[in-house]
Amino acid sequence: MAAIIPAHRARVTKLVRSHGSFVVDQVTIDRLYGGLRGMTVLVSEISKVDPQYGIRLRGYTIQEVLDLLPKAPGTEYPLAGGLYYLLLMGEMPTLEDALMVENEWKARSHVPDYVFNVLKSLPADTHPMTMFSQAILSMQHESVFARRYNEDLQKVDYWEAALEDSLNLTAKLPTIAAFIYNLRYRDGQFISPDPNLDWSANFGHMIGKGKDSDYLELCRLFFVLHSDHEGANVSAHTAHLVGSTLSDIYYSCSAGINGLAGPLHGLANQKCLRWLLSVRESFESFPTRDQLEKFASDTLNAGKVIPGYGHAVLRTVDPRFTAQLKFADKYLPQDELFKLVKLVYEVVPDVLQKTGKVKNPWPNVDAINGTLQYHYGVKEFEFYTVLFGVGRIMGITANNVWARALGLPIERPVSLTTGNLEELTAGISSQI
Ligand SMILES: CC(=O)SCCNC(=O)CCNC(=O)[C@H](O)C(C)(C)COP(=O)(O)OP(=O)(O)OC[C@H]1O[C@@H](n2cnc3c(N)ncnc32)[C@H](O)[C@@H]1OP(=O)(O)O
Ligand SMILES: O=C([O-])CC(=O)C(=O)O
Repeated sequence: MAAIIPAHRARVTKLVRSHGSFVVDQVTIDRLYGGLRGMTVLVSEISKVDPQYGIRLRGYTIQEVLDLLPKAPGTEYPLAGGLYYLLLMGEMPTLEDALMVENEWKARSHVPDYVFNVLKSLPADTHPMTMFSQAILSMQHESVFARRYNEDLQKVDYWEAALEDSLNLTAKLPTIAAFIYNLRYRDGQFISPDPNLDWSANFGHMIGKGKDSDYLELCRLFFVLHSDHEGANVSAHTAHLVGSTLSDIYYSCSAGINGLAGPLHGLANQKCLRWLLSVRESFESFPTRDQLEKFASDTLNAGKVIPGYGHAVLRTVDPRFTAQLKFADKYLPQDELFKLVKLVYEVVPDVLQKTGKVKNPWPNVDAINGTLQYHYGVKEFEFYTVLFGVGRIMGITANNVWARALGLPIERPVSLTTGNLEELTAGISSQI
């Protein structure tokens, strides 16, 4: 990174000097009250969501990422270490590059005991996302960035300390996630990481599924797919905002995970599986199209959303959904819940379209996540968003390192009151 950062800084400086007053977007009253949705307000070097094609990680589509990233010998899905290299460096890694990151993670993977003690001290029915966020936050005093900032850290070197923190934190995520799973659902059994397994597969191994090679492949797919979704989704943006105050990676990631825990964001995968099971439980046998259509309409009429459908940016089927659909077509084509996912995919977009208000009636990644986990015996819905979070922290931390490398300032826009807006628009003829 030290070799590529200076040239990138020069690009940004030139862009800002030459075109600093170029208007990228306009703030309207609609958008102020509409959650700023659709407004371009942030920069991220790592990825971009195209409404029609979906996410591109460093310019690569999901299919290209899956095809081109290096794999461990004898496996089908990529090494997460390769993905992290791609996110940080912006270029497709070799197998050696990917293994370099994997080895770096192995060397840094030890989780201090006090983290486990913090988790054990929480009420037994604490939501796994709360546990995950607390575990990350509890490690804040390990921050290299925070310590060096209080010593002699210069702005030009912020990124190096942020990278140290990022590698330290990401290295520990599979162990922390597995510990939470085992504490909540497997009587606290502890399985040490297997030094011969890669980062993603080690999670599967540590929750007792090390012999299920198909599940280990799913882990590899899952974490890569969930890593990043441009800089403005709630989890990434929250982490960026917090990081912009020079709060370190631990504070930033814990905050981002709190945003991911909402049902309109990452928690939708938990909600989606609950919804699918309630469909299944409502009928004696597999539902017909008509029955499903009615069930979906009833959900909408009850004032609820259909989880796993719709998106703030995407206007097409989420390619992360498609990638998992392909996985399931290969590994679990006969699974009844998966067949239901497919039927929902055929039926629900029309139902949503008929409302006349849903901008994107297509499935997002959450429409299938839980079904795959459920198939392999990870049946505890509340845990699913932790898995999402493990992946997402790769993107959040890569963004943070680059934000520090580019010296991005504190994010602090300006807010107005409704009264201020009424004053601003007084005397202008109404659009109604
Ligand atoms: C990884 C992720 O975070 S992907 C998203 C995961 N979340 C979900 O799957 C939850 C279900 N989906 C939703 O709630 C929404 O589609 C969101 C939050 C993802 C996007 O929200 P928005 O940008 O507001 O979507 P949109 O502009 O299409 O919303 C217009 C209307 O359609 C409704 N709508 C959108 N999607 C759905 C849905 N799946 N089911 C029912 N209604 C929906 C909205 O609630 C809104 O209704 P309102 O005007 O009465 O408030
Ligand atoms: O982009 C978004 O707003 C939500 C999403 O799909 C993600 O963060 O993965």
